Amino acid sequence: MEKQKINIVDTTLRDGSHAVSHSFTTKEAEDIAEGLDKIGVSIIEISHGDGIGGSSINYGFSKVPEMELIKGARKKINNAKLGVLLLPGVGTIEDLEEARRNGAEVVRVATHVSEADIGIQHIKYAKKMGMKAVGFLMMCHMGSSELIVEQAKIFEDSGADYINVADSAGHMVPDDVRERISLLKKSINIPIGFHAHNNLGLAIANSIAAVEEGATYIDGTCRGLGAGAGNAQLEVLAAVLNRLGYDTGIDIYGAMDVAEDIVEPIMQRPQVINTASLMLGYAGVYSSFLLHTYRAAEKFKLNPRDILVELGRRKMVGGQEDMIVDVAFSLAQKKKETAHS
Ligand SMILES: CC[C@H](O)CC(=O)C(=O)O
Ligand SMILES: [Mn+2]
Repeated sequence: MEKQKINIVDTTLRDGSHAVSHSFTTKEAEDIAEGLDKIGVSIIEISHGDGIGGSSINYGFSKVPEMELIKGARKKINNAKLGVLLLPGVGTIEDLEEARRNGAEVVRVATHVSEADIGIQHIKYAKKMGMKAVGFLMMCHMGSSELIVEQAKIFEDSGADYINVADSAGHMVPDDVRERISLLKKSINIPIGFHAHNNLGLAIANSIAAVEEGATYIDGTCRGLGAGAGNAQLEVLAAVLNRLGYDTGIDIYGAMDVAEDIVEPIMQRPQVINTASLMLGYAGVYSSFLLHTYRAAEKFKLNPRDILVELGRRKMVGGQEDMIVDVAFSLAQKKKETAHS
C-alpha cells in the first residue's frame, strides 16, 4: 500500500522568532533556510513571530527587518515553498505585496478561532497574486469543533488552499485534537493542517493524533524552537511519522544535523517545559506571551506564574500583549495594598 504523504511545514524562522526575541540575522535565516530546503520540508515559513508587520513596540522589534530575512532565505531555497504568516491588522495587504515581491509563495492568514471573517480579503488577495493561501485558526482550544468547522468554511469559501488548526496555548490533549480534526475532515473539502505547542509535553502526540484523523500538513520547528515550550520538534516529528509508516520526504539525519549544528547554537535558552511554560498550557494562555510575561514579572517583582494565571482567567487572546503589563501592574498594586493593610 502506498504510504500517506504528510507535508512538513517548518516554522523555525517564524514561531522560533518568538523564542529568540525576534533577533534572527540574515546569515542565520539563510543558513537555516538552506538546511531546511535540503532536508525536504514542504514549506519554510519566515516572518516576525507575530507575522509580517509584527515588528513593533507591542510585540517586540525585529533585529533585522523581516523583508531582509525573507530575501536572504529566498536565495537559498530551491525546492521548498517560501511562506509568511500574516495576522490581519498586524500585517497589511501592502506587507503581503512586499513579501510576494521578495519571493514568498505561501501566506498563512492567522485569526483568532472565532474571527476568520477578518481574513477573507487577505486570502482572496493572496490568491489573486498567485500565492498558496492558508486559513490559520489560532487558539483552537477555545473553540468547539462546530465553531472550527464554521470558521474553516469561511476560509474555504474565500479560496483557502488548506485550513490550519493551531493549538496556540499548547492546552489541548490528543482527544481534543481528534474531535476537532475529525469533524473538520468530514465537513470541508480542502486539506487540513495542525500546529502544536509543547507546553503540556504533548506536541508530538497531538500532531500524530491530527495525522491519524486526516491532517496532511503538520508544523514543526528545529529543536522545537518556538513560543512557550516550543513547537513539535521537527526532527522528532519526522522520525516518529517515519516509524509510523508515513511519507514525510524528510531526510531524518539531515534534520538532526540542521537542528544540532545550525539552530541549537543560536538558541538563547533551552527549549524546556519549565513552570511558566507549563502554566501556559495548563491555564490555556497564548504561548507567545511567555517572554513578555517574564519581562513584566521582573519589572513589577512578581512571580510569572501569577501573571499567567490571571491572563488565563481573563481569557486573553493573541494580540493582547499590552494587557500583560496591565495585569502585572494591577497584581503589583494589589500586592502593595495587601502588604499595607
Ligand atoms: C501571534 C501569532 C502566533 O504566534 C501564531 C501561532 O504560531 C500560534 O497561534 O500558535
Ligand atoms: Mn505557534
